[in-house]
Amino acid sequence: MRFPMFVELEGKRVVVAGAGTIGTRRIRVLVEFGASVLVISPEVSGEVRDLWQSGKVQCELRTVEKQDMETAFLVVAAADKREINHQIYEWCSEAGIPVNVADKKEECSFYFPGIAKRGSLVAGVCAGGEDHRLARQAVEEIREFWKEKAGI
Ligand SMILES: C[C@@]1(CC(=O)O)c2cc3[nH]c(cc4nc(cc5[nH]c(cc(n2)[C@H]1CCC(=O)O)[C@@](C)(CC(=O)O)[C@@H]5CCC(=O)O)C(CC(=O)O)=C4CCC(=O)O)c(CCC(=O)O)c3CC(=O)O
Ligand SMILES: NC(=O)C1=CN([C@@H]2O[C@H](COP(=O)(O)OP(=O)(O)OC[C@H]3O[C@@H](n4cnc5c(N)ncnc54)[C@H](O)[C@@H]3O)[C@@H](O)[C@H]2O)C=CC1
Repeated sequence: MRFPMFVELEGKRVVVAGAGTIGTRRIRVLVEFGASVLVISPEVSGEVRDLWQSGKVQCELRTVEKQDMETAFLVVAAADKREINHQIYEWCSEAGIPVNVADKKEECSFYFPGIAKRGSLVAGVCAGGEDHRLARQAVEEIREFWKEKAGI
C-alpha cells in the first residue's frame, strides 16, 4: 500500500508530456497546487492554451526529449503512445526523478489521487491502483460529507 505524502509543489518545476484529456486534467491540478508547469506536447487542449496565454503554464509544442527531464522535480507522462510514455519512464528512472505514467500503473513512482478540498483540508484518495472508480466514489462521498458539516 502506498504512503500518502503531501508534497510542497509551490514553485517547483513539473514537466507534463502530453496535453490531451488526461494531461490537461493533471495540469489543472498541478497549477491549482502552485506548481511551475512546463507542458511539452505537439498539440494542446484549448484549456491548456488558455493557461499558457494567461501565463499560468509554459508550453512547448513539440515531442518530448530526454533533456526536458533535467530540471524537473516531478514528471507526468500523459502522451497517447505507450512507447513515448515508456521512454519517459526510462529517462526518469535513470535520473531518479519521480514520474507518473498515465497508461501504466507499474511504471508510476507516484499516483494522482482523487482530490477533495475544503478550507485548509485536503484529502487525496487512492485505491492502490486497483480501482479508480472506487477512488472517485470515495472522493465524492468525502466532498458531500464536508459540504454537509458546517464549520469545516
Ligand atoms: C494508478 C493510477 C495512476 C495515475 O494515473 O496516477 C491510475 C491508472 C490508470 N487509470 C486508467 C484509466 C482511467 N482512470 C480514470 C480515472 C481516475 N484515475 C485516477 C487515478 C489513477 N489512475 C491512479 C490510481 C488509481 C487507483 O488508486 O485505483 C483518479 C483517481 C484521479 C485522476 O486521474 O485524476 C481518477 C478518478 C477520480 C475522478 O475521476 O475524480 C478513468 C475515468 C476518467 O478518466 O474519467 C479511466 C478511463 C476509463 C475507465 O477505465 O473507467 C488506466 C488505464 C489507461 C489505459 O487504458 O491506457 C490506468 C493505467 C493502469 O491502470 O495501469
Ligand atoms: N491515469 C488515468 O487516469 C487515465 C489514463 N489514460 C491514458 O492516458 C493516456 C493519454 O490519454 P488522453 O489524454 O485521453 O489522450 P489524448 O489523445 O487526448 O492526448 C494525448 C496527448 O499526447 C500528446 N503527444 C503525442 N505524442 C507526444 C510526444 N511524443 N511527446 C509529447 N506529447 C505527445 C498529443 O499531442 C496529445 O496532446 C493514454 O495512454 C490513456 O490510455 C486514460 C484515461 C485515464
